[in-house]
Amino acid sequence: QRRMFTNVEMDNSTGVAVIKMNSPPVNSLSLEFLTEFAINMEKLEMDRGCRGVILTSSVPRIFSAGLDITEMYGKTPEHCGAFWRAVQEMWLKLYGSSMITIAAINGSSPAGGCLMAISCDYRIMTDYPKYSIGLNETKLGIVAPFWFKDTMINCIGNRATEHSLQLGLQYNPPEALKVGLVDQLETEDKLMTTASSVMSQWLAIPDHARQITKSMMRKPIIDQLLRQREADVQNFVKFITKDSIQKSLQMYMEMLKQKKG
Ligand SMILES: CCCCC/C=C\CCCC/C=C/C(=O)SCCNC(=O)CCNC(=O)[C@H](O)C(C)(C)COP(=O)(O)OP(=O)(O)OC[C@H]1O[C@@H](n2cnc3c(N)ncnc32)[C@H](O)[C@@H]1OP(=O)(O)O
Repeated sequence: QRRMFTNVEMDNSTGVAVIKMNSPPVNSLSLEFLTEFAINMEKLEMDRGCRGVILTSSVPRIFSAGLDITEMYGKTPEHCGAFWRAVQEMWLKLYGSSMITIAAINGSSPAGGCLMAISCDYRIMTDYPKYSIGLNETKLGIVAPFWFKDTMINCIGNRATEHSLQLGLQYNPPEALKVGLVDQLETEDKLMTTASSVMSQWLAIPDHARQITKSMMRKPIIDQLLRQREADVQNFVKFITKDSIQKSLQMYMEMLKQKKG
């Protein structure tokens, strides 16, 4: 039987779906997870009754740990290529969605987890000091590709992105609010109610006007990736299969395990 990585609950009375990521222990974004996520987004996009999506997690303390490192370590170039296409597809579906997308960030959200959050239209994060969010790729010895970087620039601006990406910064909730990476902080118990209430404000705007505006803001980056999608895959495969990068990933995974022990 196929494993489910996300639960989708559609409320037909409001036209809002809640996608809960549910892949313990850390909602890491595996090839299968990403494929299922993109299919779910496609289905909701096709559903004329669905106008908004709230993205959150069922896993305690974690929104998403980002891309599943085991999908990039010790794998064949073919596997790495298929994995990267799935990462692209997740981003294209989320960043390019015509629906209103709100991230209810109820836990830590490094790297690819942060990308998911900043691909939404609005972010509300639980105000808990141990949670963090950011694109920390350089800390793993890898590089956030241009469309991660441009999504971040559209969210927090050029200078803050440059600072953040070079240092691989992870922000706690008040810092994330200050830099503009999240729009609002909330207590754990009120997070979903607040997300629904923000959604109501966005739902009050006529869809066609909001959708055209959103597309105007995001289309240039999306088109840039679409124009060079296969080159981006080959670039990733070439980079990630380098011995030096594989070594960095191995050391990072060992560090994660040691931290645990
Ligand atoms: C020149 C142009 C280049 C073009 C393109 C080239 C490059 C590619 C760019 C790729 C972009 C990459 C994006 C990413 O998303 S990479 C992933 C980054 N993620 C992280 O750094 C997060 C790592 N994890 C953590 O920091 C923590 O696990 C935590 C999420 C804060 C949760 O902490 P805690 O609750 O204490 O849990 P544990 O650390 O004990 O973890 C539990 C088990 O889960 C495993 N784990 C954690 N994260 C990942 C992951 N991302 N992938 C796979 N597995 C993960 C961890 O090892 C533990 O496993 P164990 O139980 O077997 O020990």
